[in-house]
Amino acid sequence: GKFTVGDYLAERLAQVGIRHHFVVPGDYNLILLDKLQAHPDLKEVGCANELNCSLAAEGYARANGVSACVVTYSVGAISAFNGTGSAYAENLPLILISGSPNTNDPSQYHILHHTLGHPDYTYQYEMAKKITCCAVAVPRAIDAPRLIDRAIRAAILARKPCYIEIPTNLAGATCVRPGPISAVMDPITSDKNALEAAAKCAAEYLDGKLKPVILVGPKAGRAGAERELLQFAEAMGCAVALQPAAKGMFPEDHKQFVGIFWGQVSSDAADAMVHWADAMICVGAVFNDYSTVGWTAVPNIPLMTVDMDHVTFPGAHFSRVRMSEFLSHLATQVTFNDTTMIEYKRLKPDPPHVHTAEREEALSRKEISRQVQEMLTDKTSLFVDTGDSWFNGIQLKLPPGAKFEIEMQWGHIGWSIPAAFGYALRHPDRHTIVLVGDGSFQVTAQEVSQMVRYKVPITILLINNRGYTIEVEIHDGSYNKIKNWDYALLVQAFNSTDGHAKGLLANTAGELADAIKMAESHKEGPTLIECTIDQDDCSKELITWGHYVAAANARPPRNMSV
Ligand SMILES: Cc1ncc(Cn2nnc(CCOP(=O)(O)OP(=O)(O)O)c2C)c(N)n1
Ligand SMILES: [Mg+2]
Repeated sequence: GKFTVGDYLAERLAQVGIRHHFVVPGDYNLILLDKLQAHPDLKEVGCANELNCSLAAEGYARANGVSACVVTYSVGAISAFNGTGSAYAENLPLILISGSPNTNDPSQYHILHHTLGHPDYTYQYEMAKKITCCAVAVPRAIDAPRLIDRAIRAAILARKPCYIEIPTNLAGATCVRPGPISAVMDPITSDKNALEAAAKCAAEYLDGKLKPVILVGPKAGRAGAERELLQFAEAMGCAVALQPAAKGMFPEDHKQFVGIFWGQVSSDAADAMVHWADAMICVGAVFNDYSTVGWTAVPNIPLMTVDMDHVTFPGAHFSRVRMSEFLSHLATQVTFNDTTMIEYKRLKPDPPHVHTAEREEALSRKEISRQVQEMLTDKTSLFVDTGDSWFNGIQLKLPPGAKFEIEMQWGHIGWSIPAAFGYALRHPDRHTIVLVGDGSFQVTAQEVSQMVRYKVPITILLINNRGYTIEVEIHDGSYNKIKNWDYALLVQAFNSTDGHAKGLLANTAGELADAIKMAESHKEGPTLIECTIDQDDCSKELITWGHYVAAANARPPRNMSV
């Protein structure tokens, strides 16, 4: 049959490497969904709602590099804006696609369902511009190739989400076939002169320094520069510290790894090494209020900063220098320097004694962490949701090959359930494990039913401490209490007649150990283990961190009267 706008979009999504697209149907996108479904390389994945749909696409982009979320106009898209915001904040190319009203309606001033009730339908496109790096609304079939290519290319280059709006009567309209995909995907390589000038500047910055430290941030992974980072670090021979959101982007068993730098809640010797350094090379680092513990942990020496497409020094800036190309170029220029590793051996704290609870002991946060630590293998992908799960997860030691996913910039409670679902569809070869609090779980619990439907064997450790403990530590109030659910029983409800989820309850150390064993052998669907702990049983790191974040929130307004 004829080649249409929907076929054009389907072909482009497949050509950039998408194999699953996440959808919630609505009458503005049904023709488009038919076209996407017709593409042999695309598998349609239904989600329970558009918030979860967009968060599943966010998680898929972590595994696949790029993802697509397809929703209906306004009632769908506005919920999907939340996961799109996460993709923006987390530097992930999520392609948000929304159906929209028939092109004849605006000029007829029609009032349409799902809209705000007035005939100006441009509000969604205007809103989308604010949370994406490129937003396009296709006005005619003839414009589709140019606009679809522009949006997808922008997203891939910027590692940010884009927005594509397709009217319901254009998805099936005739369209030309796409040209070579290299026009959409090929990266913008470094400017040679800028790269060499930046390398020269790096040599000057490092000249005479005795105590360099590399600080890795989350954008190092998003820029796809992990291999080149390792090359550069090994050429430098110096200490490597990771920001919490970068955990998993440098091997923790590496002799140069000195821990997670997170101010007073750092791990290992990271805090001491960062304060001892006389030169710091930040690679993809993000200094926000959470990663700097309420601005109490900001490095106070002149920095060399390597970002996704530019490099800065005290007194110099170089545009169009790609992180991966710059790091691999530097690796050929620098000489080995092991002073920092000698210092690290001096500063390295003794490993803490880890108590193994008796089987009948009531479950504690520490015992959960100890047992989760034992679960981790080279095949593990560990998701940690907003809450004390962040702190428990950050303190775990990742074995070689293990992956770690956290959403520290956007910090949407419940993100981990749909995101782990999306991720696991792309990585059936990995063991996806989720650490999530009871409060977070309540936000997106429906997506466990999609894990049942698609038979995705994710292990969910739900830490039930009866409420919003991370919020309690920042600032307590009645609003931090929640209605308790029977989480293990809820998951049974998702099975109905054809599901295979397991819902287990662990009140003691022994019950948790048994539940983990069952989870590890359960492959036909998810296993949710409800771990009950005392509501005051939280990490000391959370209490310290919460105190400083609360203090930062409480800074008085500058005196505006003068
Ligand atoms: C969408 C969204 N809404 C509200 C918040 C604020 N918030 N941050 N953490 C929480 C509570 C998390 O509670 P849990 O998941 O039970 O975690 P724990 O700290 O382990 O108890 C809230 C309510 C948030 N981070 N994201
Ligand atoms: Mg909780």
